[in-house]
Amino acid sequence: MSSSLAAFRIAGLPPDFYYIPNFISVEEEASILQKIPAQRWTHLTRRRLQAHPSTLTKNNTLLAAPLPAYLTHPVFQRFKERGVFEGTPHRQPNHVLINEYRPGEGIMPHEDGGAYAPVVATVSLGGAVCLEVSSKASGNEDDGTTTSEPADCKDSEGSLDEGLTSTMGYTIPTRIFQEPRSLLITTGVAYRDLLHGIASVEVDEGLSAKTVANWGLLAEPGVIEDAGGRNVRGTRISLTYRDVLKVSSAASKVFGGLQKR
Ligand SMILES: O=C(O)CCC(=O)C(=O)O
Ligand SMILES: [Fe+2]
Repeated sequence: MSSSLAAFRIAGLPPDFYYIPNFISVEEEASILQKIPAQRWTHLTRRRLQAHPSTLTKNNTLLAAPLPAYLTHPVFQRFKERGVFEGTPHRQPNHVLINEYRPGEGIMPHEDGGAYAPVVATVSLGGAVCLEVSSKASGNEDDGTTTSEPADCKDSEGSLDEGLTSTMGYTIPTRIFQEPRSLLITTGVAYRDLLHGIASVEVDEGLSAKTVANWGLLAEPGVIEDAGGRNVRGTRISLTYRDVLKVSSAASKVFGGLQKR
């Protein structure tokens, strides 16, 4: 990850989350929102989504196809400037999931898994939302905040598994507040060993410098303070950019098929 990202690292969380406020402008946000195709949604119980250029095959392969221009411009250039995908096999995203959450909707705690290079870049549009971050090792039950011990306080014979070890010294579970037009990058240990989810609530509550890990990076913490630590959800659309590891060229399939005849 490039050094221009260092200033945006969310300190106090396992490596690495980066939060960049105002990654896109109000005009760019409006333009993207207006171009999301209305007929492409798949409806789930608690949200709806669409995959571009398409859903992965059963063995997690992407059928190579270009992404629509509104998803690549202007964000690809900005990813490049910041080196977001410089360490992934294709050096840029080849897949985008668009998720829409209305007030009261969310997504269960989960990990994104091994079909992708371990870098996800999430652009938030419309409403703000809290991402709940929890550790795989401690489960995802929200039984209050627990702080695991710093690694250097443990003796090296400790029988803790890798997941626990890598989250030591960090306050987890915690929350990342995602403002509209922001970018959140999840990579490394954070990608591998943590779970993320969005609570199905109409209001995020109790938001403060103490409970929100990226408070110091927010564009407008005053908005939350003025609202008494509450975020009344509006409709939020997220674009999650990823580099799918296995890509199959449609053309080679067609020609391979023809050659067999
Ligand atoms: O909407 C988000 O910010 C999270 C979406 C997500 O976790 C996913 O698509 O895997
Ligand atoms: Fe996810």
